[in-house]
Amino acid sequence: MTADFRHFYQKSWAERTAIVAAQTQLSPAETALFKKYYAPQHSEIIENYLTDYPLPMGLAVNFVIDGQPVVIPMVTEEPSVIAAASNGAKIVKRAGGFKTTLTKREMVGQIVLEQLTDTAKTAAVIMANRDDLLAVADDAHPSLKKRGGGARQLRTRDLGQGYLSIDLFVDVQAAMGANMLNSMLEAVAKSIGVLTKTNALMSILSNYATASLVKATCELPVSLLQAGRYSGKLVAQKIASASTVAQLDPYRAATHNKGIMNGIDALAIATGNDWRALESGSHAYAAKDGQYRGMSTWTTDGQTLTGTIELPLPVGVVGGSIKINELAQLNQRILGISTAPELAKIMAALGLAQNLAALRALVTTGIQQGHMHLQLKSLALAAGATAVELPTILQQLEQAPQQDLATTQHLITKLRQSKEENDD
Ligand SMILES: CC(C)(COP(=O)([O-])OP(=O)([O-])OC[C@H]1O[C@@H](n2cnc3c(N)ncnc32)[C@H](O)[C@@H]1OP(=O)([O-])[O-])[C@@H](O)C(=O)NCCC(=O)NCCSC(=O)C[C@@](C)(O)CC(=O)[O-]
Ligand SMILES: NC(=O)C1=CN([C@@H]2O[C@H](COP(=O)(O)OP(=O)(O)OC[C@H]3O[C@@H](n4cnc5c(N)ncnc54)[C@H](OP(=O)(O)O)[C@@H]3O)[C@@H](O)[C@H]2O)C=CC1
Repeated sequence: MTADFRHFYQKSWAERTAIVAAQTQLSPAETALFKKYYAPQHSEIIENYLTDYPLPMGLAVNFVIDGQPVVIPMVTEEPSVIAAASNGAKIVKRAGGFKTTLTKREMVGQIVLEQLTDTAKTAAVIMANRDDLLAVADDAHPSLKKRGGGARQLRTRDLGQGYLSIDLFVDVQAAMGANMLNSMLEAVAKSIGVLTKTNALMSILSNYATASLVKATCELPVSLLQAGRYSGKLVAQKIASASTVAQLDPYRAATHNKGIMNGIDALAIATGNDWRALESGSHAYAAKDGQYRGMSTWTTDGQTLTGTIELPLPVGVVGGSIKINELAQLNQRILGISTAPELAKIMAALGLAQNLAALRALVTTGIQQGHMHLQLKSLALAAGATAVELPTILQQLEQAPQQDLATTQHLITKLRQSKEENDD
């Protein structure tokens, strides 16, 4: 590629797509994809916009959360995720549903000072001016205070080696609050600079949102877990063992948690939330005691299986791109929510449902039976099956000794040959 991409961002959409097509030698059919998914208003949301990248949106059903029936829109490219969420929720619904709690919803941000010779003295100066600094924070985004939110708390943490973190806690109301908080932090950093005669190394929110914790729990009679030849009691014991392994072993914890984030990310995307922020915060919280562990726990006394999940979920129902995304708005209506705590609670319950379904499958039939059954559709489409061919190919794939791309392509070729022979 030889193109000069300087000032690429200043080109029109037509110029930009033409440059990319020429430089990467795209065919007319490939180039047409830019137009096919083009949404002009999106060129104002990100930089160097080319086109939209569609992802499927579906609905998880069967949820009862704090006594209320809920359906959950999810955006995901992975087969079996929505089926699993609905499956987990259906089991929990029979036991009365999920219960959730959220005690506080504040965002935390940090101002980091460096090269301090007397960290304790600097911290003392800052804390002596705490109220003034909180007022500076509020003045940097006054609309937040008018809405009932605003700066709540300031603390200092000595990070060692001459570094000091000044943590600002802010009630960000209905937003995720990253941009609002960052403006407040930069204003407070200037005042701290004057007070302490230091220059802040940086001022930025922390995604380790420990003041936005949400908890979801469920309690199931073990009889609800019976699966094929496995008694409910045995399944409950095995799920509890799987939970223990995820507490002991980071290799397993990462996969356990990936299953939980299958649901949380899908709902975050469907509601216009920042899923990278939720990912980083949730994984950091999973390592809060120094070892990376499963985000949920399951225990049994032989009669009941109890599941618990606690996560930092600093979501918003306004802010970012939410108000300009029609589908994010629609999905709030489908969820029946209007506040950030409501969304965070549903998200936590979804993560726990997702986890229950995955663990129950893993410790009984294995994941492939249910998951691969649904994954086969993607495999057949990737191998080139048409909508008309799909049902036959799926039926043949179910019986095939190997369920891979080569086998699928072979089946499609055979199907087409036999159709040609019949047509002749
Ligand atoms: C796949 C199922 C649900 C089949 O499970 P099944 O036993 O065949 O389901 P069922 O026929 O008993 O149906 C129960 C409910 O599940 C839902 N359901 C059932 N089938 C469908 C479907 N086709 N489409 C939509 N919803 C479906 C549906 O709500 C249904 O209720 P109904 O509507 O009949 O009253 C089950 O095997 C399962 O839950 N497996 C777990 C799959 C999973 O976790 N997938 C995520 C991808 S794998 C991964 O990324 C994470 C992982 C697994 O590695 C995490 C970890 O290791 O912990
Ligand atoms: N590390 C990270 O996670 C970072 C994330 N980001 C990004 O920041 C964005 C989120 O920042 P955020 O500050 O939430 O979004 P915005 O910058 O969009 O600010 C929130 C907006 O919502 C408006 N608003 C309307 N009603 C309310 C209400 N009831 N409560 C609160 N605000 C209300 C505010 O209005 P008004 O102006 O009147 O107050 C403000 O304009 C995301 O896009 C995220 O990806 C950015 C930097 C870092």
